[in-house]
Amino acid sequence: MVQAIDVHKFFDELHVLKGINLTIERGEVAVLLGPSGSGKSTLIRCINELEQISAGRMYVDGDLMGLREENGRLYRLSDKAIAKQRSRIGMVFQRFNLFPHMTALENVMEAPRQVLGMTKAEAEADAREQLERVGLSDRADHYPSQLSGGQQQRVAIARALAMKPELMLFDEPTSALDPELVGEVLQVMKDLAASGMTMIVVTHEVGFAREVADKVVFMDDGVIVEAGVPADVIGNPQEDRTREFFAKVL
Ligand SMILES: Nc1ncnc2c1ncn2[C@@H]1O[C@H](COP(=O)(O)OP(=O)(O)OP(=O)(O)O)[C@@H](O)[C@H]1O
Repeated sequence: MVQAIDVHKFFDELHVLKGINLTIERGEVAVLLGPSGSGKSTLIRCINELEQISAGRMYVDGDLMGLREENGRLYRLSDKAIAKQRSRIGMVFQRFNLFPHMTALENVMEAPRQVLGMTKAEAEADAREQLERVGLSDRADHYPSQLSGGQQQRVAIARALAMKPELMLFDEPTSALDPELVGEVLQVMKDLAASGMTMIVVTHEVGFAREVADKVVFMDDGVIVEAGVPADVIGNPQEDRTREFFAKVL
């Protein structure tokens, strides 16, 4: 589903991703862990083209992201073609950014109506299904200000699912939540993982990684130090940097 080949990212002089090679299979759940500033968010933002990579190749479901290769040369795709590539990838951010003047239902309906061209009736029926999936059927008519942070994040997940993504990316989805609301969002993510969705999750929730991840990817200073099943990477790290990190957080 995702293949990064020698991906580099610079912000001006700052070399943030330093040759990332990563493969995520369809249906796999990958959790990216690592110290603050190691490049985890930047990597997932590069997967869905929120950031343009500086060198290397990023493929999603076999598509070269953002670029077209012709006669050995690379050309940037049009904004429209990039938007189409991005529409297959759902993204959930730390801050949910729901439209405050729209109900939960309307928030979930908006993109399918605008981008997928669904009729109002189709979009509404589907949005109700997505809200049910995240356990919020009874909050469909509530505005974001009437919902807890955990509920707002679950609406944001429903909103992403309404676009029928093949891949879901989560960038610290529980970091902005009060501790007592973290569990309900992680539960929705666990259910989604169990349904077979391909997911890449940046989080500091090591317990979630242990329980749900097929693959844990430990990053430090712009490189992948170690990747593998949780029992290896978290339970029996081979590299000093990985060992030191988990000794601190566990
Ligand atoms: N748009 C940007 N412009 C300039 N520098 C950036 C930009 N985005 C990220 N960076 C820098 O890139 C580095 C990696 O940041 P990134 O957010 O990817 O790390 P992270 O591992 O996700 O950290 P955290 O856990 O704190 O979110 C940091 O030094 C950050 O300041």
